[in-house]
Amino acid sequence: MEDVLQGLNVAQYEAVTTTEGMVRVIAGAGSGKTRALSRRFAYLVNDIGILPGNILCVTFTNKSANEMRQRIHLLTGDNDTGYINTFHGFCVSVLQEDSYAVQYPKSFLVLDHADIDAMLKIIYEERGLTLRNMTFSKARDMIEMRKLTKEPLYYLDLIQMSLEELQEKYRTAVETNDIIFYGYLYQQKKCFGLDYDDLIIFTLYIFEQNEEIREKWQKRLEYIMIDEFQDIDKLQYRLMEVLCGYHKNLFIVGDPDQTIYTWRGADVKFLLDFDKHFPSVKTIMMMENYRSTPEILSVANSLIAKNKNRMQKDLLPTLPGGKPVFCHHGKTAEEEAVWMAKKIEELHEDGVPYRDITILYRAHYLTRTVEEVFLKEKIPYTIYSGIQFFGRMEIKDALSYLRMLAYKDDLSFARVANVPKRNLGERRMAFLREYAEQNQCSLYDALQKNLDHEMMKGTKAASFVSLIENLASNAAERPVSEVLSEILDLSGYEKMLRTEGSQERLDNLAELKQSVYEYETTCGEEATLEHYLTHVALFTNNDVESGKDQVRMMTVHSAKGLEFPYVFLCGMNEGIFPSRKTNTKQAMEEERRLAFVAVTRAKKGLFLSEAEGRNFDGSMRYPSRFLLDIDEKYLTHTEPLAKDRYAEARRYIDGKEKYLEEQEKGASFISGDRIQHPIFGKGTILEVDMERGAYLIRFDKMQTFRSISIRAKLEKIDF
Ligand SMILES: Nc1ncnc2c1ncn2[C@@H]1O[C@H](COP(=O)(O)OP(=O)(O)OP(=O)(O)O)[C@@H](O)[C@H]1O
Repeated sequence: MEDVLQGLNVAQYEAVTTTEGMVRVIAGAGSGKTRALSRRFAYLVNDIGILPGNILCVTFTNKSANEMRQRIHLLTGDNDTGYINTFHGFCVSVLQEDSYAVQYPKSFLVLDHADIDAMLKIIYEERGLTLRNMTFSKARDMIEMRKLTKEPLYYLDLIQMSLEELQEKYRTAVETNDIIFYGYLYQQKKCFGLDYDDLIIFTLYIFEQNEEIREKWQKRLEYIMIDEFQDIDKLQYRLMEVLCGYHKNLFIVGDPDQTIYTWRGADVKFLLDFDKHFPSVKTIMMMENYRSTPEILSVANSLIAKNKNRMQKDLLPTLPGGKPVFCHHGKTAEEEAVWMAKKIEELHEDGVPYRDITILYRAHYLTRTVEEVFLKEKIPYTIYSGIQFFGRMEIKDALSYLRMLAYKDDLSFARVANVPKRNLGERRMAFLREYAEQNQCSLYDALQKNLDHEMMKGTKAASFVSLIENLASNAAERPVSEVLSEILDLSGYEKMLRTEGSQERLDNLAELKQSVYEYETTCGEEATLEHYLTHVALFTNNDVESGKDQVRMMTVHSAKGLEFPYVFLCGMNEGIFPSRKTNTKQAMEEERRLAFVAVTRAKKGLFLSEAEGRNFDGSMRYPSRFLLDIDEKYLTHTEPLAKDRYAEARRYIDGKEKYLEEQEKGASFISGDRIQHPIFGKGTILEVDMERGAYLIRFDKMQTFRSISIRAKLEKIDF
């Protein structure tokens, strides 16, 4: 086993070996946070003798959790890698062990977007709503907002109300929002489904209500480490406080310059003010960058320095000098893409594999032009996201088949019973729904009980039931990958895709099988079918890696935490990056941090580009202020600068900044903040509507909400 302390710099060494008490690491991009974290884990296990099962290591994504597990497995040689997970994933583990405390079965379902949409579909049909009333995505947002701010005690409905009571609440709801909200809670309770927010809220509730369970977890987690702490939100912070309450060994690491999830409730203050809440904390700074060339770092430092609201710190280079950072101006978006294609071909001819090259952008729609050019130039590429891998039809179908084996739940049944066709169309489904409703049973039970019914004549219902029963009988003891292959084969699902000639879908299924296999070999904990299913709902697109030699394309958000030898950051125009939706100064600083995250992903080469043209709203496209932020001496322009265009851009940007300045006056709160109003008293900010210059506030003493101007005298309060 290698020496875990070897090859660490002074700050990293300190971070790894200071194991007791509260430790905060403020680290720069590429300064080896991940390295420090994994070595610290290994140090605790190898050198101190802590059992991995007593360590919790929280990462931001599943992908980083997987990578961390692999690293730790290599470093400790131990198959048990403890709790290495996202907050959500960790909560799944808690609930799998202790959900009985809220009368939920171990086999609760973790709901993802597609599941929620399937539930919404049922509600819309039952109550005659259409997408004109509200789109699914708006409905999902509304539900989330309502759970987090307007109705934070909603979980008591789920936990304490009977199914009938909830159904009644749904039946008697009149307003669209109420119908959707209570309909959703009812659907959730019906299948014991929990969405991402519920996972944390339920866990917190159990910890608050049940001292025994709380103490068990507190005592079990002797050491807690949290990565990407700059993006932690209020609920996660509360969970952290509870978890470290007994041993008080907490190690947090983050980079305030990489906070990019404020819009989802992240608050960098938790990192910056950590010493105020925990005065005994020891702070370690890690600023030496091991990832990028000094040229790239100069660009990054120069860019982020323009943020006013930040802790002053510069990334220090450790690598030798490399190539200059190029900046290209295209007459059109197409010309910009042609330039990228040309540069990529040059790199490729110099021996750089395509997979070492990544194209980053602010928004997905930018790929269209790039794709058209790449197709023409025959440059192989793959897009991360777009439709999320785990949201694709064939992947959802395959997972629903697996879920049928474990839970036989209605959502999965509705998805796969007639795919491939078994003659179980709408009419027969309606019959089953009615039977299930009357007899208070699941759709699958309804089918099983009615196999001989007149209605089921001429269908393949019986063979479907025997397939599920046969495979379900021993699925729990077999490797998930094996069960998956078998069910895709025996159900005729793969055959259906082959007949349709859907090669891409078949490839995706192959990818899924591979990812299940990888999960089995790295998960450390027991990789049972139920385990896999409860965790898979948390997976995202980035969790599936393609081994092919292709240029990768992804949004900057999904590049968080990753590094690539060559990065092309395209669409660097006002209205794109920063996005045209950026309406506050804080949001603008967040956009700049996002640009900083983008440029600090690059190891050897960085290529920036922008193009003339018009935005969706018809406005002129100017070069991004972020390009203008970077000191000229650090950029090599591929052609002489069009001075006039830059001057015009400067004028435009100055005007916009001034506008933000005006807007800013008074808008000092974010949604979720508690405030005191001189007349209405205490309340909670629900929304900040910058266009109207108003907050939507729920006052504690009022039945309905009020829109209050951002200029009104409000004071922030704690409770
Ligand atoms: N002491 C060191 N000596 C040599 N290389 C190192 C050292 N520490 C880290 N590195 C290398 O530097 C690169 C960046 O490290 P890592 O990914 O851990 O950074 P990070 O701080 O997590 O980055 P970010 O926050 O930007 O995602 C990696 O390639 C890593 O192997």
